[in-house]
Amino acid sequence: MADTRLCVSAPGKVLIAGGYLILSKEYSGVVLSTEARFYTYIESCDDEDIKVISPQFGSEWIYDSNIKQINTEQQNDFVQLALEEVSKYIEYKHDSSMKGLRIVIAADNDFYSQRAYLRSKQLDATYRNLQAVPKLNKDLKNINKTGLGSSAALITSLVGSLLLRYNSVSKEFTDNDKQLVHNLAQYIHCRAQGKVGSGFDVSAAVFGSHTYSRFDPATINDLIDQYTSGEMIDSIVNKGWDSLVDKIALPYGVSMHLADIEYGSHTPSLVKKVNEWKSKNLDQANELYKSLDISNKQLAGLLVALNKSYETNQDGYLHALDYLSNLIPSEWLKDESNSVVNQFVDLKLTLQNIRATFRTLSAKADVPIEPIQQTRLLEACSEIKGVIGGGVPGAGGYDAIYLLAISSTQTANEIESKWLKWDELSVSPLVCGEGFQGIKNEDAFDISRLLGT
Ligand SMILES: Nc1ncnc2c1ncn2[C@@H]1O[C@H](COP(=O)(O)OP(=O)(O)O)[C@@H](O)[C@H]1O
Ligand SMILES: C[C@@](O)(CCOP(=O)(O)OP(=O)(O)O)CC(=O)O
Repeated sequence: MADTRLCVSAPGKVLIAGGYLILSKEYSGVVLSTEARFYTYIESCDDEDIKVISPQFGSEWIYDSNIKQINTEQQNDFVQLALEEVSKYIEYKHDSSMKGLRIVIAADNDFYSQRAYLRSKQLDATYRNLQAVPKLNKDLKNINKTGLGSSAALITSLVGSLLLRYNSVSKEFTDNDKQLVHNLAQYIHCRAQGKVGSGFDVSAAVFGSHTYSRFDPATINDLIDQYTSGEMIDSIVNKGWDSLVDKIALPYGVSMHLADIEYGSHTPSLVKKVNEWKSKNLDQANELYKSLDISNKQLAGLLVALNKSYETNQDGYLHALDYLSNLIPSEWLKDESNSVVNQFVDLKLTLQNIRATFRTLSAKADVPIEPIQQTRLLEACSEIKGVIGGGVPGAGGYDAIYLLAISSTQTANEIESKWLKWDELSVSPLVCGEGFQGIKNEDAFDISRLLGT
């Protein structure tokens, strides 16, 4: 095998619609991938060990060629499991043993809160200061996650890079290659988490932004807590995974803004409480889920329709952007003479409907999905010209909000200033927006320079 270095990256996720619903196959959700990405860089090393280095965790995990850890002071179950399962697969499939590798894993800064780092430099968490933080910042003061799905992006980039290294996939990452990475990464991620979730995070890390409906949990349910041989792993990845992925992208001239809120929520507890309520109030819950599903599907349909309008009616589209960017959402009115304005108005109304139904679910299940503090923040953001709407991503709670807005420096500045001045919760922006692309091959030389390897 040629001794080439390589680097594969995979993006983070923001589930803008479909939280809770996508746990069932009958519903779908809209997940946007982020510009923020995880990178796995691989080069050969002189001995047979596999050294995995995480500059951001300040850790090095060393494994022998049987993937037994040599330096056992600190473990990383996610990394170890990925190495174990991929190595069995490679051995079975390609008759090669995985060894003699130096692997560096690094994440774009937005995956971890940079507030403590900036504070230590007596700087506020402004957009400009955040942008000036060195890329792949190693000098983190603590690893507070921002909710972009670090473990899914990590496992996807690690699995993708190992499969590329052993020629199981090509560096173009064709559709078939992506499906293989997806199946293997999804299985490993579920195994590492000890549960079979909806899998939208791994799916976004592989395929980029899309509407998602989940795979049948029975595909892997019985296998995630028993020993699996290379042959079994091969049969898992070749099973008919039935998740549905329809590529989607934010329309031209629309940006996603993400806020990191210094106040956590624990997704599994929220999910547990919602599911408990649902099981005791099945009819009511189904009715609510169905009405939420209609709005979620409308959102997906409007994103597709707006993309189409930009292609077919560019003048009308640009005029609509220009007109709406100077008005706050409550001033947006339908315009018989411009159908694109109407599509944007529908987008605003749909985002409002999704939030309203989430608030009803919050109240009925007594779970803080869109807590009152988030409602107040989101309402205040709707006073900004050019903002279309937003909500609480994923399972909701206190830890994040997203906004969709017409792309303009003025709107971005006003959003930032509103967030930084917000007293009730400590809110700061993330730097990344939507990054349409899923897994991809990177220029290994550029990344190795950034990593100082
Ligand atoms: N930069 C990194 N290097 C190595 N491992 C990482 C890195 N970032 C995240 N991880 C792994 O992912 C785990 C976090 O997973 P999890 O708690 O499921 O978070 P998330 O919700 O972000 O996916 C960490 O405990 C660690 O094992
Ligand atoms: C409730 C959910 O449907 C969505 C949760 O989305 P989040 O983005 O909130 O997830 P975490 O990254 O785990 O915090 C559960 C699921 O689909 O697995």
